[in-house]
Amino acid sequence: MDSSVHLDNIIMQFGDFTAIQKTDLKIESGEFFSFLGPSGCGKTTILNMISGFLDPSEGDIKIGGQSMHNVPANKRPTSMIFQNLALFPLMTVAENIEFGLEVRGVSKSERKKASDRLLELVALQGSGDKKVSELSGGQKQRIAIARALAVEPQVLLLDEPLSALDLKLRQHMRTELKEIQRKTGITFIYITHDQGEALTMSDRVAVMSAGKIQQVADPITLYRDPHTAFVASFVGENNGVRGKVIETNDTMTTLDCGPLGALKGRTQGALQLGDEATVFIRPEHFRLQSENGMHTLQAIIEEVNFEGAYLTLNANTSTDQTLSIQLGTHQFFEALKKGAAVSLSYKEEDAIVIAGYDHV
Ligand SMILES: Nc1ncnc2c1ncn2[C@@H]1O[C@H](COP(=O)(O)OP(=O)(O)OP(=O)(O)O)[C@@H](O)[C@H]1O
Repeated sequence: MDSSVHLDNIIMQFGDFTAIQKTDLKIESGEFFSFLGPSGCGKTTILNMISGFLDPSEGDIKIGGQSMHNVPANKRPTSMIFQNLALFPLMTVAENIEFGLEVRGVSKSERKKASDRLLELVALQGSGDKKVSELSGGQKQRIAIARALAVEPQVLLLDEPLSALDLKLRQHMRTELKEIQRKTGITFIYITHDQGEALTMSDRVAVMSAGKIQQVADPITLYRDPHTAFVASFVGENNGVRGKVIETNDTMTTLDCGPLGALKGRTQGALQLGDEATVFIRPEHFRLQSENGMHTLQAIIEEVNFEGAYLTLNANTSTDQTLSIQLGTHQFFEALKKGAAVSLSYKEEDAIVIAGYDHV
């Protein structure tokens, strides 16, 4: 079955305010797709247009190739899981799961079959008679998933469904959600401001800022090859050093970074001599020993944190920029402490140069 979702040149305006700029995006059938971005960037607005709670001001939503224009929310092949789960607290687990089927007039025996099957899917078999109030946070989460799947949607929409859980449970539920998606094979569209969630679960992620999709890619590409300064800063930790382009070709670009010297990295997009740009260096790409072909920055250590498998350092440059550095614990030595001067090196092919100073 085709359960692809096409945002076909949609725009969403609230009065004069454009919440979603023109967007054309196809989410494939059976894909785990996430929209990732800070609060207010338009994630919920997109989900609401797909589910039918909002009509786009322009363009069309197509599900399985069919236009959703004039198709009300309750007639769309979608199901939504909300942040607060919205379970019915006084009903049993089975009654919650079967609710949508009961509304559709499905017989009691068929409903029971469905809820038994779904309870097994979410690893809560035998819990049908429990009250929702007797469940833990993670169990409630799984019941909300079972309830949303009961109506056999082609597309499951998830609005930050893990945000109310504590960190450990959240991490555990990531694996479970991914597993449920794999077993059911339906399209999952997930919105979150938590990059860890988006990167661990998704086949592809759309990174959004101020109503605009900045980049759509698989998690590894987003991390290694961000296309914009926003994506470089928002996805994973990064150090951005500003400068002006003094040398550039298709592969490598050098920036004059003032007192920090000339810093080089891979070229991203079109850059011209004299352009303002930023060289991004990930914390894990810094080394304390310089090897051939490595660039070096001088800095003074401000803070050293031992994190078990690795060390994190904050170090201040002569331009008063704080750099964040991650080193393997084997690189630790006694002199590595607050106030010490260090030479930080990186391989130029590990750094990336992107036009602009935005969001740095
Ligand atoms: N009904 C509305 N009328 C006017 N403006 C709205 C309406 N709904 C959303 N907005 C605005 O559109 C923008 C996007 O909102 P949206 O809720 O989609 O963001 P979000 O990325 O989901 O944020 P959060 O992560 O905080 O939920 C915001 O600036 C918001 O104020």
